[in-house]
Amino acid sequence: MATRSNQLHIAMFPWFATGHMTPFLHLSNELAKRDHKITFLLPHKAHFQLRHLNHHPSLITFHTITVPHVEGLPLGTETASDIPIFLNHLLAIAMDKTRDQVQQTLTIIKPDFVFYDNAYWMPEIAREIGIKTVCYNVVSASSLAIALVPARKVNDSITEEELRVPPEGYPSSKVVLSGNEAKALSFISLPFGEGNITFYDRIVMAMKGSDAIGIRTTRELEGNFCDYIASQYEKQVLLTGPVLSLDDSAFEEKLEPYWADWLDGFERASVVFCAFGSQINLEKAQFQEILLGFELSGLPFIVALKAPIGCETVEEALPQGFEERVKGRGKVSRGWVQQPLMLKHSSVGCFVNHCGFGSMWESLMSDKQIVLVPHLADQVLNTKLLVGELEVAVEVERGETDGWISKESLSKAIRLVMDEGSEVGVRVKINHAKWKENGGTSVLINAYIDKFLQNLQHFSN
Ligand SMILES: O=c1ccn([C@@H]2O[C@H](COP(=O)(O)OP(=O)(O)O[C@H]3OC[C@@H](O)[C@H](O)[C@H]3O)[C@@H](O)[C@H]2O)c(=O)[nH]1
Repeated sequence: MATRSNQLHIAMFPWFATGHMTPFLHLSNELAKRDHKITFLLPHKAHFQLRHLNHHPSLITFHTITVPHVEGLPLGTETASDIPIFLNHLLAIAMDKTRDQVQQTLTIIKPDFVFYDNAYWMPEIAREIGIKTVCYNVVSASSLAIALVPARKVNDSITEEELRVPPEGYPSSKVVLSGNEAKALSFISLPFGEGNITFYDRIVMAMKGSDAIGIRTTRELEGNFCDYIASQYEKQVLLTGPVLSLDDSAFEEKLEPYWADWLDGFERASVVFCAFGSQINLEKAQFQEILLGFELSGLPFIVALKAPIGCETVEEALPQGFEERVKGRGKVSRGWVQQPLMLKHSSVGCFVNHCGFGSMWESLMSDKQIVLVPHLADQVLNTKLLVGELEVAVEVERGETDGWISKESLSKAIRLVMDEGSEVGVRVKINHAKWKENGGTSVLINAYIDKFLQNLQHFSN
């Protein structure tokens, strides 16, 4: 616990995306739980979306930032959830335009530290004011190590073949991108922010300029990748562990009765839950194929996906007669659900997800069977970690021509982990339980935060 004399004041300024702001807030909760003070800088809309996750409002203050309009973005855009993923580079321009606001705020509040990820200009501001910086990464160490280190040479004509080759010294031969997968990395050479800075240059500058690099991971999961990053940047890499705020006894959130009552009607570990995070925009045909896969599996299910491209609502995207056919055993959510609480319900037996880093950790820390459908490059690498290295999950097979999953392949993957007596199902279950015993205990995870804080205290002196 911090005393008045060693209480730290930390400002947080994450990328304007749910998958980044949420883990920054989870970390804020953990630090506030230990009596440290946080000022959390975020867009107006995000303030309303996240305030229920602020477990320590007396120590965590939200400070809203006005996100300016940038041509090409829909009016009122403030976070990545408001736009399709291909417009994110314009949102980065909007973030860069908030620099003066951020500088003014930091000058007034003068915290001990500022944590950031995408705002590569932060170290410059912080140095002027006399604040220490931590570039805090909420994606896996493996995805940073393969794509965003000085040893990776990037230019605007980088080819898929070049992207497929990991940078010199990269420490794994299993967690790599093969075949078509490397295409997913091509975004690193594209403009992402004001002045046409590339995504690669942005993140490398953000890391190089920091006083320390923080990563939301553990040594047990990614020690070799963390060491590689530390040697690439010649900097200390501080790990926070997964920081999930799942067992904050000070704050007991309950699963909405609508879902809790429905789930209560099923046998233990029989229901399949599916969610793909905050960023993925599926095509209507892809969305429908997923639903048909659940129907084909014959198992009870809850699917919580965003309405696909071109549809205002989930309703209008449903396959004809779908809800009638699955009545009594399948539900399609009309919006965001409480994923962490869904994963705590005893009737849920399997989690089908996109392997975003947040969902990856939440599935690892749960006792559910894991089925993966990755989309973005980091999700492909996270999937390799879980399927190839840890062998705790299965990935849904994709068609060679369209690169997308079919209802048959989804249903097959689900049955593979859910059918009683399935060899694969038993194997991943045992491996998952073993991994949790060694790498996922609450003692270990709390120890990560304590150690992280010790390191920060050391830096602040
Ligand atoms: O309905 C939902 C869906 C999701 N969630 C929560 O939203 C969070 C989603 O975070 P993820 O990291 O899994 O996925 P996102 O797609 O939102 O993240 C983004 O940033 C992190 C990267 O690893 C991902 O690749 C990127 O997509 C999870 O904590 C999950 O519990 C809900 O609470 N309800």
